[in-house]
Amino acid sequence: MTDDTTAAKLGLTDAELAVHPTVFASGALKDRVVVVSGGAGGIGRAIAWLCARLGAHVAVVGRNQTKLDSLVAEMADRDLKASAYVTDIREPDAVNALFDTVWAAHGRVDGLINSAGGQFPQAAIDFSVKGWNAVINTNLNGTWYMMQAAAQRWRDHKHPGNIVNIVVVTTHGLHGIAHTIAARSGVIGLSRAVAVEWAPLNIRVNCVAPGVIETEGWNVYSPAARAAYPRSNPMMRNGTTFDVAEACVYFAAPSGKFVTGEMLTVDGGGQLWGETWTTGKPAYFGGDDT
Ligand SMILES: CCCCCCCCC/C=C/C(=O)SCCNC(=O)CCNC(=O)[C@H](O)C(C)(C)COP(=O)(O)OP(=O)(O)OC[C@H]1O[C@@H](n2cnc3c(N)ncnc32)[C@H](O)[C@@H]1OP(=O)(O)O
Ligand SMILES: NC(=O)C1=CN([C@@H]2O[C@H](COP(=O)(O)OP(=O)(O)OC[C@H]3O[C@@H](n4cnc5c(N)ncnc54)[C@H](OP(=O)(O)O)[C@@H]3O)[C@@H](O)[C@H]2O)C=CC1
Repeated sequence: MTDDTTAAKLGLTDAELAVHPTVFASGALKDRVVVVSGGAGGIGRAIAWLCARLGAHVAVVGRNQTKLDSLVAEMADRDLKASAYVTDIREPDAVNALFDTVWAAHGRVDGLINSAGGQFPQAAIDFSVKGWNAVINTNLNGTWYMMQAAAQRWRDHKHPGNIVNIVVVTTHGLHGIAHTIAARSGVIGLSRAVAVEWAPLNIRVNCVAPGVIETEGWNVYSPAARAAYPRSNPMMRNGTTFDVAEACVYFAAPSGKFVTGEMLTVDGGGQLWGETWTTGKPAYFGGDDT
């Protein structure tokens, strides 16, 4: 963790993700095909590495070809299987084309982990229509397009599948991210609803809610806000992308085969104790608005 936005890279590096110890057995995802949206970002990247290390072929999805290609190359250097797919999850036609392409390439898809998402910190009262729509479109609509496209093909191929949606902890009145709380609450409700509707199709749907996990995505927050994040939970520290990756794999691997419609919060106990101020702590609450 650093106060300097120009300093070291935030989060775990590829070299660290390649060797980070895991509780999962090698081969736990052998020959599975897993689609990871936001797979070249911080959390998605850890998910991609872990799934590939456990034997999966990972279809890494994002908007930035260069970021995706460099991850795939890093993984190929270690004999791990991954391919890059440039797709904006907010474009339903592109999302459908993505799943058709992955099915055509591999003849199967076994899992979808939705890590693409994000928001910007701002007092809700000042949200512009465009800003609100950007966050809802990305986090609710985009996630839904991915879920539906995956499920339709599992239904059509009579193939089992499972979905893990990365969300945000919605149980707190977290300042400065009301748009994302709205979007993620939608994803959580949606996940619970389709966990029931899609059980006859042998599709499981679960959510993982990270607390403060240091990634490059944190660059939208001020250094002062970031410096306070370790105080958001009783463990008094930030979590790592690998913590979230292992939670996702718990659901995606056979370990999760009797679990659906569930939420796993990976926040160091932040729902029970701690404060998170993405836009600084207002004087009203005893802060100085930094
Ligand atoms: C209990 C404990 C738990 C603890 C829980 C702790 C939670 C806090 C920590 C959470 C951390 C994360 O999730 S971090 C990891 C996630 N990653 C990110 O958030 C990365 C940054 N976010 C994004 O990229 C977002 O996806 C998003 C902003 C929606 C990007 O969408 P777009 O690509 O469409 O973005 P843009 O074109 O740049 O912006 C679209 C419009 O959004 C608005 N907009 C964008 N940035 C803005 C800004 N800084 N301030 C105001 N408005 C802004 C403007 O209206 C923009 O239009 P114009 O006016 O025309 O420009
Ligand atoms: N880090 C944290 O503390 C927390 C994170 N989360 C959530 O976890 C998820 C992952 O976060 P994190 O890894 O930290 O964030 P990052 O910003 O590092 O990664 C998010 C990735 O999503 C991709 N993405 C964003 N929008 C789109 C889009 N429209 N289409 C396709 N890909 C897109 C981006 O790739 P590209 O730019 O190439 O499109 C980016 O690599 C997000 O939903 C985030 O909100 C939740 C709680 C806390």
